Amino acid sequence: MVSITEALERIHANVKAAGTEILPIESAVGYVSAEHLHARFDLPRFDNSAMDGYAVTMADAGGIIASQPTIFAGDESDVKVRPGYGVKIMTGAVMPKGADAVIPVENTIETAEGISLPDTIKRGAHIRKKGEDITKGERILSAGETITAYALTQLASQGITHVRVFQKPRVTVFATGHELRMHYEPIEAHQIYNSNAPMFIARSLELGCDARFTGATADTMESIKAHIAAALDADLIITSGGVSVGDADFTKEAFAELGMETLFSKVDIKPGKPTSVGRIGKTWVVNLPGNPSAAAVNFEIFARSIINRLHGMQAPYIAPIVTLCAESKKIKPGKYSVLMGRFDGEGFEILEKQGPGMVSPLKEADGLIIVTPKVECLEKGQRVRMIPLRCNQTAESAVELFTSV
Ligand SMILES: Nc1nc2c(c(=O)[nH]1)N[C@H]1C(S)=C(S)[C@@H](COP(=O)(O)OP(=O)(O)OC[C@H]3O[C@@H](n4cnc5c(N)ncnc54)[C@H](O)[C@@H]3O)O[C@H]1N2
Ligand code: MOO
Repeated sequence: MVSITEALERIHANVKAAGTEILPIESAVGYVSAEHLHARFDLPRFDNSAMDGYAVTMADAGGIIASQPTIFAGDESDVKVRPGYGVKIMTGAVMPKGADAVIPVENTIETAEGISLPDTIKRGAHIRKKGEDITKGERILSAGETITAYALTQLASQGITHVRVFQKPRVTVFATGHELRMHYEPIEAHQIYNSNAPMFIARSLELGCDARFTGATADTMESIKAHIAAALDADLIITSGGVSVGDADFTKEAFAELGMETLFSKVDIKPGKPTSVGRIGKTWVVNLPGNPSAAAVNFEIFARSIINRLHGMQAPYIAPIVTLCAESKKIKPGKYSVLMGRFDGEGFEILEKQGPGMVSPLKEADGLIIVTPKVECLEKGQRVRMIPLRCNQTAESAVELFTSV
């Protein structure tokens, strides 16, 4: 049996990204870049106006200028500004030669003699300088960085059309268990629905993987081995069930017979002790317990770390959010125990109802905490480290949005 820390260290030391491919940037959101990309030119590409107004010289502070024809954004203009002669300019237009500043139109007065300017003109006012946003040659995307909508914005701003990315991890899921039926099948009184396989598929998709489901195996070696053999083109096989010591628990044995090299086969964690990770050739394998909550929390800790590595992420380690315990809570000590809870942006409230075999707590949980064996009680207000399960924090009613003094 290994500690959680040791299990994660082994994962991070061994799992590497799969191959790469080239994608148009619009299709690359959610992928991880496999290359560094650099700015091809300065952004802004030229000094330009930040306001609709007049491009003027400082010599005309407090004076009246004649205005030359307007320069619009996108215009190629060779108009020059000199004392006594400003240029009407629109936001984004190329700054004319000779101009020291832009005076916003609302700070000027149109008179019969010309445009009256304010008494003070600050050099550079309302001019966006060439290269102040992005400098030519600067790295704008790093290998290992996840491509978000805003990373894509930078690539597009540089006219970059394609990017080399790591291929999406291909995940194959199957469940083992004689008692299981799929949710679209009729069910007998002694049977249960297979909720783990849809859960792993959906969560793998949420984490940017391609996910395939090959069904539920019978509790026989032959059936499990046939499913494994059919899944060996995947980067990761995720199974649930059949990993304990029961008379029908053949999962680990079947993987071993097909040559699985084990990275670890039991973890000091509650729930989820029987979780094991290994590989057959290039295919990683995570065998999770059948109990739904046990399977989910171990997926979040171990399978997710493997997926992060397969993605080629430069930041693949789970990073908890430090928050405060919302209510005091007694804890059964003696184990590294995972507790699910709600997070409202300010505190973590441990779910009253949770157990390894349950399905219902999973939907309620925003995150997990792992308490060490000596913890007997968590006090209200105590700092906890929460592993987030979803980050798109929203609330049922309006919440204070402002940061004030
Ligand atoms: N004598 C012992 N018994 C058990 C031990 C132990 O150490 N000694 N460990 C317990 C723990 S802890 C866990 S966790 C489970 C692990 O069991 P398995 O991984 O072998 O899972 P199964 O026995 O196949 O199923 C457990 C439970 O989960 C339900 N299940 C299974 N698959 C699914 C699925 N796809 N969707 C929904 N629910 C599923 C299954 O019906 C069982 O109720 O072993 C304990 N026993
Ligand atoms: O440790 Mo089991 O994984 O209690 O559910």
